[in-house]
Amino acid sequence: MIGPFEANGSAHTTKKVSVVFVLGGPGSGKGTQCANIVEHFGYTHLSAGDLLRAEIKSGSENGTMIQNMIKEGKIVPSEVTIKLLQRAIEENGNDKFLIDGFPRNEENRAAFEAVTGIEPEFVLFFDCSEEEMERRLLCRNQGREDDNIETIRKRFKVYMESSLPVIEYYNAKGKVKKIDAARPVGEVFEAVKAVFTPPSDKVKAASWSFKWND
Ligand SMILES: Nc1ncnc2c1ncn2[C@@H]1O[C@H](COP(=O)(O)OP(=O)(O)O)[C@@H](O)[C@H]1O
Ligand SMILES: Nc1ccn([C@@H]2O[C@H](COP(=O)(O)OP(=O)(O)O)[C@@H](O)[C@H]2O)c(=O)n1
Repeated sequence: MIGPFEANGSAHTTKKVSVVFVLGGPGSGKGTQCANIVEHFGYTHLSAGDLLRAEIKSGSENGTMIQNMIKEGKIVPSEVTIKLLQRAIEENGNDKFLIDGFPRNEENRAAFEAVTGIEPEFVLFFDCSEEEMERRLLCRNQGREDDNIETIRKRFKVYMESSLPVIEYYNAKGKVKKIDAARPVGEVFEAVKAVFTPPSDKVKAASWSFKWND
């Protein structure tokens, strides 16, 4: 559903946007698959974590607070993250967004809905075991301060306690598309593609392959 969208807390804009939330544990492959979705389906990828890390680098007054929260695997107050997401949506000409790593707790979810009026079209949920996610994070090699075993364990705890309930909330509304994310990247993307391909195109693809084999 597309809702009215408040740009900066004072003025409403009429920008109509379609949003997909991309959720899953740390290291489940959200960023990797978002890059594929952007390439194939024309969405703009907004990673809440990337926006927060850019805010630290920009020398913003919130930088030190954000950096400390990320180091501890804690969730930054919604007000800060939502402002960054709003600005990114406003500044972008596209009307289709993948919002990756957000909402990460009930506060994120409720505040985003209240401030923007945006309801996600659906929630793409990457389901992966902790063991596999830990392996991936320890090999990620992006020089992230939070990809060390101590912070990883804290992030897993926050994910279980605060983020899973948000996924359950959307699941109860029939909005969750769950993907088995423990498989190799290409196989995961095949499952993702099926979610984004409109049913009419799936019929076309099936009849083409039928003719081809005829
Ligand atoms: N399906 C997969 N199988 C193996 N490794 C993966 C897979 N998907 C992503 N990775 C790797 O795991 C790490 C974490 O992936 P990433 O997309 O950054 O996860 P997230 O955004 O959910 O934290 C990266 O190094 C990435 O290259
Ligand atoms: N909505 C969000 C998203 C990320 N974050 C912070 O950013 C960190 C990294 O998030 P991320 O989405 O980039 O990475 P992963 O933990 O998914 O690998 C989180 O552990 C939080 O500290 C947040 O506070 N609020």
